[in-house]
Amino acid sequence: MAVQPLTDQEIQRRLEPLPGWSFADDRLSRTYVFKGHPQAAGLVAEIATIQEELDHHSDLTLGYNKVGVSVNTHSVGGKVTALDFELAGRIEEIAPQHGARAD
Ligand SMILES: C[C@H](O)[C@H](O)[C@H]1CNC2=NC(N)=NC(=O)C2=N1
Repeated sequence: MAVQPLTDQEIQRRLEPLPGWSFADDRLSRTYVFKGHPQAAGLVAEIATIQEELDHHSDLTLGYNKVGVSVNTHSVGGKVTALDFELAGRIEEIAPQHGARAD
């Protein structure tokens, strides 16, 4: 079955194991903070690799020591789907290896 927008209730349920992630304006978002720029840029590069593997891409913001991730699913008109949660989960797995901490 094609990917479907999740209900608000389902989104809240799926957010529970993802502390730091939030849902607003039909997007899942999170900010990570790092010791410095190379660490932040390293996470962005690894996220890009994962996004190509999943064929699902977030909007990434790279600052001096911060990375912002914001994602929804374009193919359903910009709503949050299971694909967005899959990407968020994959990012959570690798972020600690780059020294990421909560904003
Ligand atoms: C052709 C390609 O598979 C699609 O455009 C993919 C690429 N990455 C994507 N990323 C996101 N966030 N939503 C999509 O619907 C999407 N679609």
